[in-house]
Amino acid sequence: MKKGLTIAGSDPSGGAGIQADLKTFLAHNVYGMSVITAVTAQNTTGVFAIEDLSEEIVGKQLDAVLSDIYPDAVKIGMVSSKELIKLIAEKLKEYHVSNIVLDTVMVSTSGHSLLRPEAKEVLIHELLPLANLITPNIPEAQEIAGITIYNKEDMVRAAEIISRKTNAYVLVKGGHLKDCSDDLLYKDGNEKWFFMERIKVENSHGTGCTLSSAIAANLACNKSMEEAVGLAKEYLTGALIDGLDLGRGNGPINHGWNL
Ligand SMILES: Nc1ncnc2c1ncn2[C@@H]1O[C@H](COP(=O)(O)OP(=O)(O)OP(=O)(O)O)[C@@H](O)[C@H]1O
Ligand SMILES: Cc1ncc(CO)c(N)n1
Repeated sequence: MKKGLTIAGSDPSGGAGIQADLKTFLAHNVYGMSVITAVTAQNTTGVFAIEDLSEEIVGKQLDAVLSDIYPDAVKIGMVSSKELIKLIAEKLKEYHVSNIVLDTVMVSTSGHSLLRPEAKEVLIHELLPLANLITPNIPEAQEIAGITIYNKEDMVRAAEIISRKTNAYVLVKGGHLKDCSDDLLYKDGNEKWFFMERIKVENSHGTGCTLSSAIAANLACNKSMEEAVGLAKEYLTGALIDGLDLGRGNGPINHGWNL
């Protein structure tokens, strides 16, 4: 069986973070493992508190997993402090981990900061270079590239700028542009667009987490990057269309729609 590891924060309401990633791995028949970086108190209406775990326990979690059950792919989500980012980068190098999908989580859908301002440069300099794929949404791509994105041409410009900072594929997600759910995969001057109909839904909490962990699961199963992204978009669209309706706010999608 293929194995996936998520290094991310916990969302007790189960729509995003570690919980979304583990459900997504299961839905892809990939054995799921998790290293928790932070515990959040959040639900469909917002984020109420965040507590980072210590470097010591995050390091020990990484050693425990990586020295025993070696993952075929790793997804990195919320890591809010520069100390934890540096530690994770060191461990990934120490254990020669490959197939790394970095979801550059910065701000929650409800507008809560999930990355400390002083940690942004460390994320860019320490983690970006280790990733095989990075998956910024529009606000994150703007932060990393240092430009404003108004349309799809700007998405291409941002991808070009970001790809100069890393050897990785860059997937700029268009979900934050008006009526857009097209994503751009970019590497070495090559553009590949993934077009998907915009689903009219009230509930889309955790789409970014779900997409990146689905891509990691597909990479673990030896899919090429293009195939992994295409299949993950189809899986995500199915989970949105399913129309799960939980909670009083922006509810979760159905990670298990295909089971
Ligand atoms: N209503 C929708 N219909 C179809 N696809 C969508 C919809 N909303 C988002 N997506 C897709 O979901 C993925 C994540 O998009 P988005 O840009 O919203 O990321 P994100 O901001 O990181 O997610 P999150 O809200 O979890 O933080 C992208 O592939 C995007 O195209
Ligand atoms: C733990 C966690 N990671 C990522 C996101 C972004 O969706 C979130 N809301 N919560």
